[in-house]
Amino acid sequence: MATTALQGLEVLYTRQQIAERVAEMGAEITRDLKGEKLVMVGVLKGAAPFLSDLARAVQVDATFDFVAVSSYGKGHRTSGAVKLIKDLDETVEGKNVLIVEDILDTGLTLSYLRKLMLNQKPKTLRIAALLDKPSRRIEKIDADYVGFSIPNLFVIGYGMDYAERYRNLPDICLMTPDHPE
Ligand SMILES: O=P(O)(O)OC[C@H]1O[C@H](OP(=O)(O)OP(=O)(O)O)[C@H](O)[C@@H]1O
Ligand code: HPA
Ligand SMILES: [Mg+2]
Repeated sequence: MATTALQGLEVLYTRQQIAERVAEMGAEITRDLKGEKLVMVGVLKGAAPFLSDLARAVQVDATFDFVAVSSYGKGHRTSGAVKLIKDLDETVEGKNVLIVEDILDTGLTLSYLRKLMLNQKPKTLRIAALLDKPSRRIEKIDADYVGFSIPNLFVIGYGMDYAERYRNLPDICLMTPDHPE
C-alpha cells in the first residue's frame, strides 16, 4: 500500500490523482461559466491548496476572495457551532460566486456560508468541494462540483489538518487512530 513521506500514513489519493480530478473539475466549471466573470471564494485555511490549483484549471475571468470559519478547533470532531473569523473583502451582490472547499462533511460550514452569501443576492452561487462525505451530513447541502466522494474517514493533507498539522502533505492521507502524534 502506498505510504507518504511521513511514515505510517496511508495515501487515499495521490498528488497525481488529485491533479487529474482537479483538471476535470476546472474544465466542467469553465464550460458552465463560459463568457462570465467569476468570484472564487476560498474557505480558509483548508481550501487554500485546492483553490490555488482549481483556479489555474478554470479558464474564465476570475477574482479571489476568502472567508475563514472554524468549527473543528484542535481535534477531529466538529463543535457544531460555526464561527466567522474573516468575512468577504467585497460584497458578492450580482456576481457569479463559486465557494471553494476542501471537504464537505457535516455540511454545517457550507450551509452557514451559503446563507451568508445568499443574503448578498449574488447572480449565481455554486459550490466546489474536492471531497464529500455524504454519510456524515447533518445539514442538507450538496456541492455542484465534487472531486471525490468518500466514506466516513478522517483525512489529512492537501490543505486538510489534524490539530493544524499535515496541511502541507501533497497527497490526501488517512489519519489512522494509532498514528503517533
Ligand atoms: O462540513 P463540516 O462538518 O462543516 O466540515 C468541513 C469544514 O471543516 C474543515 O474546516 P475547519 O473549520 O476545521 O477549518 P480549517 O479549514 O481552517 O481547517 C474543512 O476545511 C471544512 O471547511
Ligand atoms: O476528514 C477531515 N479531515 C480534516 N478536516 C476535516 N473537516 C471535516 N472533515 C475533515
Ligand atoms: Mg475549512
